[in-house]
Amino acid sequence: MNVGDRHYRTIWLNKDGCSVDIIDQRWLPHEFRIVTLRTVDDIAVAIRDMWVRGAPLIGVTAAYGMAVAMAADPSDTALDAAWEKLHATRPTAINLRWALDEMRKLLRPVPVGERAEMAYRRAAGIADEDVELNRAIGENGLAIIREIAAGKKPGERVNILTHCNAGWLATVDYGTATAPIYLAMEAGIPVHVYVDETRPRNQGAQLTAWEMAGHGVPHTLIVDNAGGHLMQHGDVDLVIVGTDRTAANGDVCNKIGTYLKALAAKDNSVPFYVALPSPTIDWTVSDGIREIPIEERSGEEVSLVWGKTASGEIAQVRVSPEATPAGNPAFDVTPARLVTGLITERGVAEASRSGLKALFPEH
Ligand SMILES: CSC[C@H]1O[C@H](OP(=O)(O)O)[C@H](O)[C@@H]1O
Repeated sequence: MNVGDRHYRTIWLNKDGCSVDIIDQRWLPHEFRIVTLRTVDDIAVAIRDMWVRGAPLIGVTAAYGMAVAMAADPSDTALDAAWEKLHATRPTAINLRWALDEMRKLLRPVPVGERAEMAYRRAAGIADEDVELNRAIGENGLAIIREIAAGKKPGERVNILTHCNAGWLATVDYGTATAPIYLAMEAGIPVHVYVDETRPRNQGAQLTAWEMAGHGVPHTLIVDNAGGHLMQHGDVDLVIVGTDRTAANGDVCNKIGTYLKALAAKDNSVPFYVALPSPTIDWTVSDGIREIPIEERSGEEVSLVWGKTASGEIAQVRVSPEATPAGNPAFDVTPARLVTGLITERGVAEASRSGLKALFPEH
């Protein structure tokens, strides 16, 4: 998407042809920093410590990690070591495992002298595919927004609530949950977005709000606990969120707090949609709540909050007593029964095995 008058993706091959440049999202919205990742270790740290985050972007970054590893050492040993190192970074987003398996399956039978070039080409292909998938998700989600807009008075805004960041910063471009929003803006449909701040890492407050502001999307930042109240008072027409892994039965794993939004939406008859590209579907999982691994991150992310001080310094402040332990499950699973529909690149699926199979019969 555009940042000022320049178009950016979230990740791209450095002009040296080997390294990978990324937007280091830890510093947004205060600073727009681009960093170069030169080794597979650099890339593993960037994923683990959330310099880049978001399921599709994690997958693409890992794919480039395999390419960088092959450029350094194209041996089988290095191929497997890179797979293990990158796989160990974050357990929940299925896109990471999908991309790593895709790369290793491609590279294993290739002569070692050809592996690096093949790997970079495939990583770039996965990145390009992500952009196309998200654009298609946007078109399919736009139809939902149009239908809601048709039931409103001329000029009355469609109020959409989203949780965390499933925007272009979570992907290579466009985003998943935000793709329909951006296309609605392009189509001249009046929209307004309630942006959940999304504790503890504040991906909503720091990333989604930055995205919305950068693209002129009317939006309001809210605390995570306000969404139910707004839905009770008819202030939300639609909830659209992303997902890190969706089970074959339609259960949806997403940032912690998504489940609570889905409960409130159900209780208030607010449509609750999940936007996802098909690589985010885990066809091997039939019960999301029991089978999807939930990443437990450091409690320090709860106790210490990043922000910009009055003197302009970006720093962390402690919001709880030093001695207080903090739990930090990073995701939860929304049962399919609470999901109105899954917005994919092929259309909107009912959140069920049969619904997904209808759109993806090859699985
Ligand atoms: C389009 S996937 C976005 C998804 O990823 C986020 O998690 P994290 O920021 O920890 O990588 C969140 O669950 C978003 O919905």
